[in-house]
Amino acid sequence: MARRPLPRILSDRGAHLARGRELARTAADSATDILHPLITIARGLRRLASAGRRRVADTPKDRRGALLFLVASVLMVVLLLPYGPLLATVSLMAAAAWQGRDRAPTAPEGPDESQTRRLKSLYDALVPYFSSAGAPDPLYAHGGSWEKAFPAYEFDGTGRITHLVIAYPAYYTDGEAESRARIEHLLAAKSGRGREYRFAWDEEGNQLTVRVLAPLPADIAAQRFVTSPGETVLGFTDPAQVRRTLPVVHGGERRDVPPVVWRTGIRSTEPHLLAVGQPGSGTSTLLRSVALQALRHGDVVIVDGGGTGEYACLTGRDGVLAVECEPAGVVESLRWAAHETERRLIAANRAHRAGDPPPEDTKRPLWILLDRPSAFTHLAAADGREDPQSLLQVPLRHGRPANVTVVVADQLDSLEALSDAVRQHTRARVVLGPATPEQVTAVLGAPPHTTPLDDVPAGRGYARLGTGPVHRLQVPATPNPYDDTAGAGHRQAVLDLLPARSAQDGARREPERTVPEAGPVRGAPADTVFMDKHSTEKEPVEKKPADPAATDETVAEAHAAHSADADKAAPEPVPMEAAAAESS
Ligand SMILES: Nc1ncnc2c1ncn2[C@@H]1O[C@H](COP(=O)(O)OP(=O)(O)OP(=O)(O)O)[C@@H](O)[C@H]1O
Repeated sequence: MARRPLPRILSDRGAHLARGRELARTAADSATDILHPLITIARGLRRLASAGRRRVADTPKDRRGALLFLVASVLMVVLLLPYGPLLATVSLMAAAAWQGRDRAPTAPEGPDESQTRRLKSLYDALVPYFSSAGAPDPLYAHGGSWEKAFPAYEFDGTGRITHLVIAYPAYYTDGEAESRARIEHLLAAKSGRGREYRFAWDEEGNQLTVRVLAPLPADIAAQRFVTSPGETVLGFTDPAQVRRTLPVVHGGERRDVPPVVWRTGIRSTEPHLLAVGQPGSGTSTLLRSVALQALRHGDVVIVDGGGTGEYACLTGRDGVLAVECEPAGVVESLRWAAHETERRLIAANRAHRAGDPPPEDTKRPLWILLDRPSAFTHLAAADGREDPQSLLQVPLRHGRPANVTVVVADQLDSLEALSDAVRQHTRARVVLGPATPEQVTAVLGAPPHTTPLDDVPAGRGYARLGTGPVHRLQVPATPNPYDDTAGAGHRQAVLDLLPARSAQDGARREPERTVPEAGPVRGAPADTVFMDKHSTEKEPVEKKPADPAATDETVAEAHAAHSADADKAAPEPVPMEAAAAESS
């Protein structure tokens, strides 16, 4: 069917608007030109009047009468003189025009001496990279001029470059990562260290734009962010990178800041997250921040491989199903999480087949947060026990339609200990703390477009959601409230966000051990441990090792409806071996 053209009024609307705006601007410019003398005289009259008022105010009260008499006499004489009023008016206008002239010193055209020196030195530094022996009219040549090479530039108050556009020859290999990195490294070094630069390569126009980035606010405390269910604020980024802003309280004031928001749940294309960093880079803090946000609408199971009590504040709180720090408990909780994922899938699938909406007990988000699971992998390998990570296969692979989200945080040098399932299904990625561009690229699958800082504050790094852009990231300050070294204000903010203590106050909350209402899960051991919050029928059971193959088989049928989606969301495994090799 031929497509009908849009009505002219709709299709031409943009052009009309643009033309209208252009006309209005031209009319305003012409009016300003015509009225310029009048504006100057009016400004001068105002200045003369205020000078007169000041003079009267400065005159002592007892002499004001004499001054008034003098002015009145002068006026009288002027009125009596032939052509006096006319001459007086002309003189007044001339005086006003003189007083009203624009006295602001005109900004000097072009850069000053020190700025010129900086631009020249940058140009000279770029010559070896951008010059070519055979070029007839080279843009870059020894002794050449920088004016054509740098079409736009800006400096800050201290004379350092804040914005620079660099034209480069078309033959430069700007499509190659190493070629870009060489130039970026050089520009960052020559333009002043200690600042972060953003580089935008315009391959079509052969122009590189360098911009100095303002530091990200590192002291925004944890708080109740204005987000919808299913949205988690990972941290804050640059305004140029995201369209949305989030109102936050920062330093006692309300501000709008651009956030990095991660969407989870049934429609998410990045349903699970992996955060990595050097020790002390802030990955546990990120996990705590995610946990506090997750607890607003869901339940969390926490696996703490750090063993430093980073999540002790969450123990026994409403919605916190378990905080596990010893291997047996970890295996038990993860096995439960795998079966809970299956139970939800089967229940939802039955409802789909019956034409009913998904049952209520499959909708509440379940979060599995693992801090340094590699620690348990090493322990299990040493003791010849099963790797707890193998139990993550089901939640990772089938968690999305079951509202189950997995977040894994680990150290850069333990990447090789992460299972294939973790690498393959965590499409939301975060790198925190000091990391080489190669490490960042290996984890995120794309290089950062900004230079790394020499001194990286805790909680600073990069985030990438799926195949989206790489964002600079600052995680909100969410310290362990029991850590005396953290700021009191930030600790209190975390305490304020903690859910109420649940009924079994203080004690480790033992999961309810029940078989699901839907009956034994096919393929799963009949006497498996379940922690089904929503089931009422309790039946103590024995622990049995999970059989990942069996569990995968179990969900195969229930998952048939979702598998196409899951496979669509399942990414190519991001090659992290390079990062692991780099750090080991
Ligand atoms: N976003 C942040 N803002 C302010 N301080 C932070 C932030 N993230 C972390 N910190 C501080 O940095 C220190 C280390 O943080 P954290 O324990 O989260 O790091 P980690 O990567 O988990 O390290 P480790 O693996 O050694 O435990 C803590 O004192 C913490 O309060």
